[in-house]
Amino acid sequence: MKEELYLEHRSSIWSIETVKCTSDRRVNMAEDTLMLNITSDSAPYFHSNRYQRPTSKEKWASRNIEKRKSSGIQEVVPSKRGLYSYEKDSKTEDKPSYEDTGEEEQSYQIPVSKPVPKAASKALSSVIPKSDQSNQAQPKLKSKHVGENKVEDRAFVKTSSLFKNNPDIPDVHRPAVTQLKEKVFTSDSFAGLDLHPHLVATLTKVLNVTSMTSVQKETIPVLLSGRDAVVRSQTGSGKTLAYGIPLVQSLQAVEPKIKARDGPLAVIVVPTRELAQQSFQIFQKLLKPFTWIVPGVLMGGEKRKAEKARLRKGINILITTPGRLVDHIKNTLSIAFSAVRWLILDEADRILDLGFEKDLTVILNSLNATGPPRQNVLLSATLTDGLSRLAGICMNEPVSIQVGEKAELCSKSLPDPAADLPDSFTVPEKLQQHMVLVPSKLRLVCLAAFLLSKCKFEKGHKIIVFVSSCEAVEFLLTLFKAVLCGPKAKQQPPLSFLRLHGNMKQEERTEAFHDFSVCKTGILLCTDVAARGLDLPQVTWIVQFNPPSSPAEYVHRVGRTARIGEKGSSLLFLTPVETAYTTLLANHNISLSEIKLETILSSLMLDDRFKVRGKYDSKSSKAQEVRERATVLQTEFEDFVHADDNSVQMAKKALQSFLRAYTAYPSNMKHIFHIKTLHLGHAAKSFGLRDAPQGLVSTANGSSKERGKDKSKDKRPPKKKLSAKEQEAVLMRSEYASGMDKDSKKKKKKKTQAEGEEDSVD
Ligand SMILES: Nc1ncnc2c1ncn2[C@@H]1O[C@H](COP(=O)(O)OP(=O)(O)OP(=O)(O)O)[C@@H](O)[C@H]1O
Repeated sequence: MKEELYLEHRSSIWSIETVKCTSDRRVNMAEDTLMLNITSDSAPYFHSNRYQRPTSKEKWASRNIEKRKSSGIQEVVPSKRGLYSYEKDSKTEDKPSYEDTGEEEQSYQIPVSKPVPKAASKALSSVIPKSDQSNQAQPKLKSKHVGENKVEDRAFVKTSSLFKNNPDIPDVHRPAVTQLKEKVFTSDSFAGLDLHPHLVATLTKVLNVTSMTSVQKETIPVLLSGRDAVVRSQTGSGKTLAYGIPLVQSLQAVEPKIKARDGPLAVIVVPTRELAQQSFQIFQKLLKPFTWIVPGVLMGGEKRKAEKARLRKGINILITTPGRLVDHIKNTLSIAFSAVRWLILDEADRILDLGFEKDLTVILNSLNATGPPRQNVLLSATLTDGLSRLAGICMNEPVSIQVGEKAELCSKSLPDPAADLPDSFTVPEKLQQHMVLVPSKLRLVCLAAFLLSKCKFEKGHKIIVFVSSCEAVEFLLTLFKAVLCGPKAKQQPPLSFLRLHGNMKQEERTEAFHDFSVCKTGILLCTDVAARGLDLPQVTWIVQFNPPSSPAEYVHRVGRTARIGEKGSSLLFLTPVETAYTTLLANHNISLSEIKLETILSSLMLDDRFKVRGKYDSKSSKAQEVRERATVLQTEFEDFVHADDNSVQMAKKALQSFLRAYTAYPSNMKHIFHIKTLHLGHAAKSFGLRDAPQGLVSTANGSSKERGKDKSKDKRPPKKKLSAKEQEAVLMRSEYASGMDKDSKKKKKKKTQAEGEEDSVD
């Protein structure tokens, strides 16, 4: 009886004729998409002479085999070149291999490693006699770790083509843009201001600053005079000290001296926990000579009980995230605002936007109910006129400080450079902004090639990569660590990855923030939690793997580099259909230069891990080799993802969250980012998935038949359909969440006696 061993890998089946089984039996081992079958001709399935009902996966596998047979796809290939070899069936040569994706199989064959999952390997060795296992014709079973296989070991297999069926990459028209410039430093020193000498000494000795930046020169005197202010200046221009110095100067002069039990005299609201920690540390330094003034921080993720205790002892400068402050307003009796004379909203446009609207209302109502007249300050690099007007609700004739000015007209086509001032943003002068147009399928390899080129083949790079969801951060971290930092990547320097997103435990977030702050080189994969205000030293590149939901967020993300007059670069990933995003940015005076996809991919030529066997002499075949290396890398990603169920699930989750984020772009961006323009199969590939998983679109945009079915069963009242803006707000809120919402829910469910007692004491 002829026995065959099938290794089925979704669209492909490798057959090994020479392997003999010891008995007439079929052992079927399935690992999600990969199935290892040892079959006899005899059906049904027998094991130890007992009939066993086929599992659904077995059924699926045999159905697939039948389907392929009937469609004429050659399954059993006596290999001449290698065991994982494919021969083209002349009849099926041009048939797409991926029904879901509409992919075509590659027209050329390239050697790639084909690891088999451990479990499959184990099952195989248990059923193949030792003598047969040593057979030359047997496939080499490899561990899950990709990159371990030598180039020579790579057998020839066909993979779906990365470079076929992609949309054309259009020529980018660079719209005429008037570049705004802002001088960072002035020649004026802090000593020239009427500040306490100990404060000036602290600035010089502890904070190492002597001359003022432009925003400090303009803002400090206004705030010292007691006026409200709305301050806009570019990222990394020293806005924290612009409000921090006059605040400390004014509080240290209060007579009689401030006491801790006076409670908060200043409330500083910031959108993220990391920014709260960072600002707190700056105030700790500024207050060194003024030990009687107590700074304190309240933020999500921290123990509420400990915060309550600190509030009871007394905090004079209170730095807080909105959600956590609202929670204390509602639950902590010892919080009192009767002495508050400063309210500062840092990253004010973020605090004022939809995501924090409710929280801010609670905070303002609480502050307005009591206390002396208050000085209010709003700051951001992207405050627009509209938001300043909104801010008028709580401000008293604020002085508007806009540091940026029209300096250089880059295009003669704009007759009136001042016409669009209100919504134009200034980015740091030494920031080099780039974009790359990448078809969906190639996004993953393009990102990997870019990171390898910077961190492996150049020195001293510190890179932040922004992605649209926590799940995608987790996925990329796992994938890159395994594939780019696996055993084969021993060569120096090693790539080091960190992550930061809203679903991490607070201790992990704090650790990641600290580690990335102090490291000399490394890659931080993160969501927008790291977009605002963070002052991470010596970041050389900002990569935006997913475009942000507004030009303002773009400005804040790129603003994590090129700070305080330093150099820096940024790279924005766009798919060809998203090219119009450049026009949107140009409307806000932001201009990007293009880096060609081929240029980024060609860095793979430096990495022999992705080498293929062919010989390449001419220029055109160099391009071919680049493509082949990119395909090898993509295959390694896919192999890793499909090697076990966990990683498949992780990739699916990441894809799903990406789709959800895609549907949440605001309505004024729908002409650029619309879920209908996404090719699901191609998007799946950018998460290392070989096919588009079923049902994802329905989950992402909530408009499938399944939903209709569910409705009839589901007796709950229908959920209110969210507008795009509201969806965005929900996303944003979850990213910036203080952590209190969860805590509050938990608390309601299971309130401990201790907590209850403490609440009543407060
Ligand atoms: N006068 C100064 N001289 C030298 N360095 C300064 C001066 N003022 C601030 N800095 C430094 O500049 C860096 C950026 O400052 P800061 O974080 O306050 O910028 P920012 O304008 O608030 O940025 P963002 O808009 O991104 O929040 C910090 O490292 C800070 O220590």
